[in-house]
Amino acid sequence: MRRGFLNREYQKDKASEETSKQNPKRTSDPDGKATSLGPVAVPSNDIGITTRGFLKKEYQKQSNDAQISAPVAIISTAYPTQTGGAKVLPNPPKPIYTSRTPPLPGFTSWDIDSTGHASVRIVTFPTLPVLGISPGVCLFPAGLSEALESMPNFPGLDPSFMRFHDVHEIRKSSIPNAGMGMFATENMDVGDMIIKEYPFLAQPQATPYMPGPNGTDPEMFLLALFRQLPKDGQDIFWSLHNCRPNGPYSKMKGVFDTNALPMDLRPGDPLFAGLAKDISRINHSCTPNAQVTWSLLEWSWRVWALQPIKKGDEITISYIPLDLSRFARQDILRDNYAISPCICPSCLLPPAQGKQSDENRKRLNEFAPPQWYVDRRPDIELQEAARSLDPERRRLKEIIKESTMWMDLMDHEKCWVTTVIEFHSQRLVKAWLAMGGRSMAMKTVKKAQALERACLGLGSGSGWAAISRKIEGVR
Ligand SMILES: C[S@@+](CC[C@H](N)C(=O)[O-])C[C@H]1O[C@@H](n2cnc3c(N)ncnc32)[C@H](O)[C@@H]1O
Repeated sequence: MRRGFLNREYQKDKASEETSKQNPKRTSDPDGKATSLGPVAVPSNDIGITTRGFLKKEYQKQSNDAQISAPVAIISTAYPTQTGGAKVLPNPPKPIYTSRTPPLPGFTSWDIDSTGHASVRIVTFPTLPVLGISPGVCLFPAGLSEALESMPNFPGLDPSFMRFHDVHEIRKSSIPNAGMGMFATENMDVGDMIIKEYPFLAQPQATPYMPGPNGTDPEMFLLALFRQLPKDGQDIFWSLHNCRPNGPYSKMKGVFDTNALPMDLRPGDPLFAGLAKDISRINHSCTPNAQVTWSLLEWSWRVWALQPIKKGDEITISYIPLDLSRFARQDILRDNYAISPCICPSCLLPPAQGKQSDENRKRLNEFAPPQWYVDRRPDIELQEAARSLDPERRRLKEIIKESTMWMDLMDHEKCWVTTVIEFHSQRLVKAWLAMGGRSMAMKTVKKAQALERACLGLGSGSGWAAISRKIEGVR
């Protein structure tokens, strides 16, 4: 999911509420392609190094406690209040929890039972006293929390995180009218981790609608979740920004939609979105210096530096796919985040340069590696270059020039596309090695490694560590 997806879908849903009742929508980001660009979570196979058992034990303890103190949704057959989601709910009415929804044709991810009803649970996530983190709450379709729990090492903890010290602070943004923002308290390099954080409230990007006296209420589950938060969690929730204070929806929905970050679960599961105390404070730029990734196994987001960041710089991420034109970006930002206009460096370019920037981004977006690469025959190009027996090695030089151009284009636009990084970095490394340029090959590997970590999260790289060891071994 991209930031904004919730809002956008919701607006659409609102307009076609009646239709939605018959055929509820799933908001999703099926292409997954833009994940390399914005604050878009990618399906993560990030396993990292986990302290086996530590979190798991903590989690089991919480689950057991949960059964006693009943943080699991209470079954209710009635839904007497709230309609349409347009009410402001600073003091929400008495909680109504439900584990039954009306029939949901086509909404298979909610495990509809033989009576045509779907079940949901609200699960309290582990307290990690050592990290001083309050429990978070999450709404799961029936069976999903059990499925996640049964994954080996879920939720895991990267021990390096225990040694991680804060390199950020939250204060007034340097962007006019942007409210609060996150700032670096240390210098950072590309690929450095800025913060790791757990969601304190999460739900599927699309929840079933509940019937109310005047129609449906898409906020039903959000309210139920909110009610399960501890007091400090509720305070954090209300402290977050609402970009639509004057409606059309409730403050609760406004806060969620303004701040929700994407969370991909297992393939086939509904896409989730959640709130973080600090990461939700990060403002948008179309030339961001940071990127958010989600790790299912660690049940947490990480923010990575995409550019060298100096102490005191504001951290920015992109809420939207960056390969869009300025006009398209401005539309999405205005409609979904009330950012109007975006005054980031690329949106402020003079017309001619702005047009060029749009073209560059389109080009990056449309990049497709050649068939021989897709067919996993990556050496064919170099073999051909070697066969030509050209003493000037013109073909190799052309390859280096072309791939360097692509890497520079991304750097120039601050628009990183993982397929471009992967293909052109690999090509450059091989061409440099063929030319005897070991140090240039090594430099390319280091850059690709850092960028891929920033774009995809831990453990998602294309084996750059192994390549780097191999090059180091070449004398
Ligand atoms: C996720 S919140 C970011 C944190 C927020 N600034 C705060 O004070 O908590 C998103 C909201 O911040 C504001 N914002 C973020 N980036 C902005 C930008 N580049 N220009 C103006 N406002 C921005 C918008 O109101 C947007 O809806």
